[in-house]
Parts: sequence; C-alpha cells; structure tokens
Amino acid sequence: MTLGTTTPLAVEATGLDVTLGGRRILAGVDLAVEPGQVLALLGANGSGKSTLVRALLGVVPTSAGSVRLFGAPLGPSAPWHRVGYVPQRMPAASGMPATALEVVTSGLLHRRRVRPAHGGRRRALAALESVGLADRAHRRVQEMSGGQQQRVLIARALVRDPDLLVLDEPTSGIDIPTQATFVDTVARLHAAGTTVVVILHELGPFAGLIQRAVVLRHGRVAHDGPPPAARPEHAHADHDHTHAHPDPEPPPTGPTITVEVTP
Ligand SMILES: Nc1ncnc2c1ncn2[C@@H]1O[C@H](COP(=O)(O)OP(=O)(O)OP(=O)(O)O)[C@@H](O)[C@H]1O
Repeated sequence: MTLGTTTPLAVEATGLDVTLGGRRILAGVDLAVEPGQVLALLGANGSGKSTLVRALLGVVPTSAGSVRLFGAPLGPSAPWHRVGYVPQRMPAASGMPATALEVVTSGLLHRRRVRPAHGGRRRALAALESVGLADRAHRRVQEMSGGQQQRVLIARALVRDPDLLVLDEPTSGIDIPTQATFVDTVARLHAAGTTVVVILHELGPFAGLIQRAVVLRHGRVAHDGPPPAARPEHAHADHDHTHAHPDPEPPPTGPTITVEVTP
C-alpha cells in the first residue's frame, strides 16, 4: 500500500505471526507507519514489543505475514542504509575492545561499502556529542558503564542519519539530563522528517513527541491511536505505566481496547 501514488509507508507489516520456542509470541499483527510519524510501542513485560521490532527488521523469523520497509520487502533489496536500530541491550560490545568512535563509525558501514563514507569521523564525533559522549570517543566500549554503552549504540544508529529510527527502550539506564539531550536529538530528527518507532515502558520525556501509541497485549494489538494520558495513580513510583489491564487469558481474536486513554 502507498500514500498517494508515490510515497511508500515507512513500515508496513501485515498479519505477522512469530513463534519462538514453540510459543506463539505475535499473532496476526498489522502495523502501518507513515513516513515522519513518531510511534510508541507500549505494553506489559513479555507482550511482544521487542519481538515485533525484531520481526519488522528481519532479526527474528516470521511464520506468517509480510513486512515492507519503504515499500521494499525484507531481504537484500530492503533499504537497510535508511534504517537505524538501537536494540534493548548491548549484545556484543561488552566483549569488544573497540573504542566508542570505532563502534559509532561502524554504523556508517553497510553492504557494498567496506569503508565509512567521506567525513565519517566528523559525523561519528557529532553523533557521540549528541549523546553527551564526545569526551569519551577514544574510550573502549567494554570499559564503559551500561548506560554509556547504550548511548554509544544510540550514536551508532544516529550517525546513519536514518529515515527510520527504531529504538528499543533507548533511555533505560540513562541519567535524566542525558535522556533529555537524547529526546531533543530525536525531536530534531523528527522535524527533519525521520520516522521513529520507539518501545517505551512509560512515555516519560518522550511524551511530547509521541503522535501515536500501539499497545501490545499477549502478542496482539490491543490499542492503536492516541497515546495514553497519565492518570493520578500513575504518580506512584511503583505504578506500571504502560500496563494493559489485568487479563489472565489472551484475548480471543481481534483487538480489545483496555488501555487508559482519555479523550
Ligand atoms: N528467542 C526466544 N525464544 C523463546 N521465547 C522468547 C524468545 N524471545 C522472546 N521470547 C518470549 O516472547 C515473549 C515476548 O518477549 P518480548 O521481549 O518481545 O516482550 P517485550 O514486550 O519486549 O517485553 P519487555 O518489556 O520485558 O522487554 C516473552 O514471553 C519472551 O520470554
């Protein structure tokens, strides 16, 4: 499907099913994201948020359904150079002797290109600056704290100047001032037309940026629309801000809207 005649959707997923370890994790998920939109993916722990973004990016196999990125099916012809992805945790860097600058510069590499583009070092330094790590460019990533490693990963995604930025809980473990700097950076990218899909546990500092919220529940879309508004009990420190209401059984078929959305 396209918008008008020429602009493809940034993401178009139809009927996605994912089964992992013999369990059906996603069941018939449809998701269409228009270019330039900032979408939050919410839901209780284990509802399938990370699995959905991994499926969108071809990192986990799907057993049914299809995904297109900017109109191209997943595979070698997909426009991977237009996509920046920040996974939830750093899978490899903790054992890697590379410096922050090297890891960020690696974000400029993609198929067919074995050297970073011209100006790569300058761009990588600018990306590190945007996450508050300019002064640690030559530090080894494995010597950094978890929060700093996460910021290096964010910079690696940002340096690509992506048209689609996919973030899996990007600010967990990052201090408040740095979160604000990062949110400013995402706001700048959004103003320049970048599409953003971000998994969040609570809207927090992203609240002003989010245009649409998709809430997953038991691997299905339970809500797709305006972001949920904060309610008084959400002021409690131990409140789960993004929960779907308790429901021991997965819903039958079709979405059930039970998130807290005020008009
Ligand atoms: N490789 C895997 N093999 C088996 N089960 C998996 C695998 N990856 C994820 N799961 C299961 O799939 C379910 C959804 O996991 P997922 O990480 O997508 O949820 P989530 O909504 O992102 O949760 P969280 O907020 O805790 O990160 C969980 O029950 C998880 O245990």
